[in-house]
Amino acid sequence: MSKLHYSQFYIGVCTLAALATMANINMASDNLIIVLALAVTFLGLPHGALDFAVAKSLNLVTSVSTAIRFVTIYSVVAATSISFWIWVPDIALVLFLCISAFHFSADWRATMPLFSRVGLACTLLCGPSVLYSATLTDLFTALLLTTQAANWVIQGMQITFYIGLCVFLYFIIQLPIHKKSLSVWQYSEWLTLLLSSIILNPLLHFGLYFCLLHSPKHLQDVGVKLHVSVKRAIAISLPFVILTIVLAAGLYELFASSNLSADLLRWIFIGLFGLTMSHMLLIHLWHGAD
Ligand SMILES: CC1=C(/C=C/C(C)=C/C=C/C(C)=C/C=O)C(C)(C)CCC1
Ligand SMILES: [Fe+2]
Repeated sequence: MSKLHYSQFYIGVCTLAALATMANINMASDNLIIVLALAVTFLGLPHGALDFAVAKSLNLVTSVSTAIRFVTIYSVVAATSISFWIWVPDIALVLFLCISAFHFSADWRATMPLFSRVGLACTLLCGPSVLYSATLTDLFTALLLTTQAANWVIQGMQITFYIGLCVFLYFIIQLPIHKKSLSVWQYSEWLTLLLSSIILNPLLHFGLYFCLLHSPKHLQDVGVKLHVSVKRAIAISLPFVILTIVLAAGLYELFASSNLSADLLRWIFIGLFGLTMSHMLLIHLWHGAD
């Protein structure tokens, strides 16, 4: 599948999800969290699990000792980040949103200048705050923030959404002036992202973007640069995915509370925060070395 096919598939699934939402066919939020956990594990994690291969291509891993050093640094950064979230969840969430906007913006690094694509990434991350602020308050308090801190973050997200949207629209308006033409699919993908961020339940919106667009496009990118097929890329990442599941299951046994969906939600996002801090840094280095 090419990147275009991923975009088309993403647009198709989002359209169906939007139709279901408008027809009031909604999944119970507990079930949605379980589906999100499975999707993030099997579709989202593989893109981070290729980081070892990326590190090799950057010559950060050249021998057994450098491999051990890489895995150790990666794990220490993850553990430190998770502890940081538990210590100051509000600051950690704001940091996570800012770094993620920068990281997700790289999805369009071939088509857009930095400023505009960060604008688009801010819109897609902050869109849920426009119509789903009450849902976000629930999610953020489940992620250990106080209600007051959650509301502050949500207000910040609302402002960021409008600023990001203006920056992105300015880029779109400039396109004909610079006589640049992009495919109708590219425009459709952006419109879908915008609408999905506003209309769909925040977890559904994030899950669809992360699992059907960001992760597959990254797998494809790494595959092309490192000369491995997407199938092989998935095979390479499988041991890391299994290791993560085993670790998460072990930690779950230790720390489980009686509320499965709140636990899962914490594991998905606080876990993602831990894992993606190293991932985002490494991918930034990799794109810089391009
Ligand atoms: C917590 C949370 C959100 C933010 C998630 C982020 C910021 C995820 C970043 C993932 C990354 C960077 C993966 C890397 O490949 C949403 C969706 C706004 C709303 C629901 C709760
Ligand atoms: Fe990523």
